[in-house]
Amino acid sequence: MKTAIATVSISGDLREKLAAIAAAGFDGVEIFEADFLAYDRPPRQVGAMVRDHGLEVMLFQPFRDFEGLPEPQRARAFDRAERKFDLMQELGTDLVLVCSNVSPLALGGIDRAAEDLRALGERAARRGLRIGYEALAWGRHVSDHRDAWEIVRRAGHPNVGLILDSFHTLARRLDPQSIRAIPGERIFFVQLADAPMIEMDLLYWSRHFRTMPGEGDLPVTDFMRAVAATGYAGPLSLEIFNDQFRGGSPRSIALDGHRSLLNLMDVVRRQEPDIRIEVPAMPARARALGVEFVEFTADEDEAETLGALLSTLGFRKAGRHIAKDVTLWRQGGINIVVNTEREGFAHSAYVLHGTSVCDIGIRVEDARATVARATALDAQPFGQPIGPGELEIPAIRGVGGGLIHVVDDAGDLARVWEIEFEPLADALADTGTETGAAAEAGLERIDHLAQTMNYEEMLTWLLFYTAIFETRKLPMVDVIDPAGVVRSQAIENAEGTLRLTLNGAENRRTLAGHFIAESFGSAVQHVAFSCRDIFAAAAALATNGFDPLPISPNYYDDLDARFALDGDLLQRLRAACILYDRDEHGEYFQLYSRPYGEGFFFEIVERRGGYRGYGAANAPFRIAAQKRIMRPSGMPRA
Ligand SMILES: O=C(O)c1ccc(O)c(O)c1
Ligand SMILES: [Mg+2]
Repeated sequence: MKTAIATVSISGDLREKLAAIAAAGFDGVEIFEADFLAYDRPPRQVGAMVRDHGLEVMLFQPFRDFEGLPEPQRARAFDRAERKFDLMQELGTDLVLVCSNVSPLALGGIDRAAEDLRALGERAARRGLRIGYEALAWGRHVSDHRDAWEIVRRAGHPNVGLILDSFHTLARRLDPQSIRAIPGERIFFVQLADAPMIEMDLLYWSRHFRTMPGEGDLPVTDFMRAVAATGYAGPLSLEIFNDQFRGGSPRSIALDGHRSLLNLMDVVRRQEPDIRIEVPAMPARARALGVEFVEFTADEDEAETLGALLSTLGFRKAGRHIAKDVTLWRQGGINIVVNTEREGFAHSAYVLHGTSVCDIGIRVEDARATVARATALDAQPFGQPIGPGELEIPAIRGVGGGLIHVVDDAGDLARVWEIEFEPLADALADTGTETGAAAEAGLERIDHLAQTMNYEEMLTWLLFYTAIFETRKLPMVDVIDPAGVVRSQAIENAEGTLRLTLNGAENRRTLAGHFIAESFGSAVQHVAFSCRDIFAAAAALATNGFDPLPISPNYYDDLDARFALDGDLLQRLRAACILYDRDEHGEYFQLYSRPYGEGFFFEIVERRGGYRGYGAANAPFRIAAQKRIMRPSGMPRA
């Protein structure tokens, strides 16, 4: 199946758009008329430029307000069409998109529209051109693909076919199953777009908020399954009107688009095994079993400071790498790696971002299959020279340039810690408090990783994770920072063994914005550990000298008002600086470290009774508390 994208979906001038589209691996483009008009080369040269990029002009669009007009507008519309036919021939494309009439002059009447399209088809046929008719969701008389199909059917001309656009169908909540009754060869072109579920005017929604399939909330998969069932074998094309994308990076938006199409086709192929769909083969989305490790890069001094913090959290130094300056810290099922090498990837990350998380390890069912899927979806595989005795652990680059390693239970990968690390002699002694070393705090595993990025990049990250790993996204929530809003989107798998929160910062005065600005785009801003008894953990941490993030007393007074907690519980929360939340499933407890460096921090959580969220209601108070602490060290005032 060929892939295409409308030029309107990408920012830049026509040349920049085409370069980005070609680099992302598309087969063709829809030339959006406004992009052509704004460009200063004649149509023949534009056509040549497209082909020089290895692309095909698959469609020219839109041709507006054509069908159902009274005279003299009707005759003028046909004249207009002939001019566009000239243009199409110069560009080198045979298909034009005619979208349903929105003019108040349009008369309506299905046979009148069919007759106009038949006549246009006749003129197009004389030049070897074809007409594709699309129902705009806000069309004057035709706003439903079923009516558009009936018009095309009645037009009864081989050069007149239907164009389907997932947005117009799904935004109006039309049942995509109705597409299954249309003969595939009568569908000339298929446009795909998703959108977030927002109640608003259809036209405004369509022109400003479309997203790549999978980035929004519309059932694009159901739409595409129905299209596939018709036997349609033409191009799949993205037509994404989005304000943010118009101002975004052409390369990265084009890449997202290509990834979203490949992923969509793969999903459809799996859900419709009896329909032949031409899709590049790739393994299924990876099942994540947990976060296997988090790796920090640091210099020796900062490794010391970080180690001290980890000690107060109850971690013990459990191993040293056989060949590298890399230390393993452990508690429960949590592995924290601290890398102070002077070369290699971790060191480059240190030079760029300072002390930060440079690598995360995810345990999956099949590590090699995970990397194969990721690379089939245009992700970059990563490798660096392997030393004697070291394992080759499959890895890819994350969106921000950080690494994601994947391990599984097969072969040596299952024993990576034993193979690559020597246990530390004093590790056992370390566990006894009487030696002065840290007390275990009962931290069990990584509950979630929070990654921070510019708001404009959030959808890229979202698509990356959801396309590679078997995960779903939760509704986006707004987190109020005293200096602005941070949008937070959680992604998780059904088992809760992989939970990520993506936080999109709109300005650098928010805690999240400050963090990415000062760490030059480093991504993981906090690591949350789970435990079974947060009060026991807090007590152990206190004996270790852990300094929790102090929370305003006003917060606790309000908690009492909101939840009517029993007095003893409230007192214990207040004494230990633990935040509290509740949903219909259960309760959530959160304890925070003080911010470290430019705003990195650790969190300890306890989920009771299946609480599903991430404590978003508490985030503003946590952020305010962190900012009070950071201010003296240069955090700008809100
Ligand atoms: O917003 C529009 O006018 C418009 C034009 C052409 C399309 O294919 C479409 O889906 C929308
Ligand atoms: Mg369209």
